[in-house]
Amino acid sequence: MEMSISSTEQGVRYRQPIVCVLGHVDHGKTTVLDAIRGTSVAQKEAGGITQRIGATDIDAETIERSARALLKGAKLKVPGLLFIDTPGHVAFSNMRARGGALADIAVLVIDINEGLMPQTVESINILKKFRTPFIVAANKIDLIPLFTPVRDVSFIECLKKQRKEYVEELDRRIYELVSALYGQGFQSERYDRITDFTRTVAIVPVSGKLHIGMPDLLMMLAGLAQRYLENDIRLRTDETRGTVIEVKREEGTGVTLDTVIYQGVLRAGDEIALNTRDGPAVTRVRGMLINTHGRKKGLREVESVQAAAGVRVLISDKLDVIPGTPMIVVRGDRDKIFEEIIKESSVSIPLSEHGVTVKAEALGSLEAVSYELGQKGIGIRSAQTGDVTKRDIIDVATLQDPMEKVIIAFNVSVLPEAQQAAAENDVTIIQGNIIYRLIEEVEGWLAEKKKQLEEGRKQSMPVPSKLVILPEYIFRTSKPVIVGVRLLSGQLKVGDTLIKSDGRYGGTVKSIRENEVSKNYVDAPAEVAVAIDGVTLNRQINPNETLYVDIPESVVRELRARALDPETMKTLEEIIKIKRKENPFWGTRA
Ligand SMILES: Nc1nc2c(ncn2[C@@H]2O[C@H](COP(=O)(O)OP(=O)(O)OP(=O)(O)O)[C@@H](O)[C@H]2O)c(=O)[nH]1
Repeated sequence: MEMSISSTEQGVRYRQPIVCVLGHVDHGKTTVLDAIRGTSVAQKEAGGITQRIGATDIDAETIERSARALLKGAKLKVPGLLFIDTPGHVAFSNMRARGGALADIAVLVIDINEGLMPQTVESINILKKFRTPFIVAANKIDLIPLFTPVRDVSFIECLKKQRKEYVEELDRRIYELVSALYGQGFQSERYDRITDFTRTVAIVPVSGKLHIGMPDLLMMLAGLAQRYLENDIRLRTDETRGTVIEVKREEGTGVTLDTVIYQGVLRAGDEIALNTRDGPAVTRVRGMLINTHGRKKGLREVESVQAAAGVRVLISDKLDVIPGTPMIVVRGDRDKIFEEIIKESSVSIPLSEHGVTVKAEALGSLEAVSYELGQKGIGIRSAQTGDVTKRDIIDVATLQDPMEKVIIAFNVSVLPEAQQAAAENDVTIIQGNIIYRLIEEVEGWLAEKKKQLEEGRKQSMPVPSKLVILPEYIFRTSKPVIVGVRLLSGQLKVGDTLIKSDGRYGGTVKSIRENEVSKNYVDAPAEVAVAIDGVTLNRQINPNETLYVDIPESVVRELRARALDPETMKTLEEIIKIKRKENPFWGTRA
């Protein structure tokens, strides 16, 4: 049986702290994670590293061996470190435990040559929200000019081999990082210069590529965890709890769950409670597999695992388990456990009456995307997990506001019938799996839509205009009147209502022709033929008469705010004067 041996000190036993690696794309999350494993693999003699499913276990002995010079003989209290295999802040926020994050501590990888980037900031926001302590791996220090090549060494060893100019440049970049992190609300410092670790975020300069600084990183993680996270990582056997990271449905085998057990012992045959798409449910552990490296490489069946561990659990029922759900071994009151599961599976996303619609693959990422939208001042009317369905589209299509006819789909598929419904109903789907790019796209879409709507409104809004009927161009005197007019100011549009200089009705513009071409509108100055409905020439209106385009009171303010040309502005004032003969307050209201 594969089990971690826990260290003991004054009777208190600890489990491995669970570590997650976060950072901006290409800053080296995977490389650093591999380097941590590689360092351990290279240094292990027998079984020091076990890659379990979903997580990699590095035992205390291995850490002590690799960081011997740094630890100066000190022994670790924690039995090792358990690294979650999926790096990134989205995975981090999708893996929950007890209402917080599954990871006890995090490594934030930052390319020292690039500094803070959008996903670095997103990661920091998420770490802040979960109050997860973290250290910074300032990666790619081998790319700093004048680097003297070394590899497989601690940062302290590496430093000894470097020239003064390199060390100065490294320090300069570290301080740039310190100042950028300060802007995010954190005090930080190169780890070997810190005196108070409770207030200062440790920066460990590393090169994932050349395996530099891994002993320092491991030592810092273990040291911080055992010193400041004592309560969280205390080994408890009264309860068994885990988090489901991935759900697989396989023909033949049934449903398997890749999980991380963070408390207690899980045994084959245990009754477990989980959250499913149909609500909380109970099933049994039919079998368990762990993934081992080294001599006995491969998947291996086990009878029990002890926290913290990654394990594949085969369950005895065909349940539609939600990824990210807590998993609790049922001992005692089942209802209480169900209640807890519901509570843990709920998310806090502030919704507003109006806004965009969000879909994401899991609760954590839904929350993360919603948070970032909120930061940009974008309201959310609905936020749910799952693929984009036809129902979602129909739901959005019925909304009045065109700015709300959009679905933001993070890490989910759009079902074919939904795609079709979206095209038919003019609903936009913005899809992606990188939060900040998705948000940028949403912002772009909203801005473009707003512009379009404004343009549309401007187009349909009447413009104060003045025209005169040309007596030499009378083509018809009624039904409709067809006359030549000279447009003196503004813009004449089909549909405009005309008024006379005494404010009385002067007809409605039915069509406009300029040089035999039909127009929807013309700008002044122009001479055009117009068909006017609703009046008869020589009765309500007359040759040589001056007419105005009528404007509703509600647009006066906006018209004034717009940069209208002086001639049109003058016409607006004339119209206001005409209106005030009837109503002295016309156009004074907002
Ligand atoms: N020179 C140098 N290159 C590095 C180092 N660490 C990572 N890289 C390179 O940087 C690139 C990105 O590294 P990854 O580990 O894939 O980065 P990541 O953050 O996991 O990227 P995603 O998984 O795509 O988000 C790769 O080409 C690496 O070889 C380093 O310490 N030094």
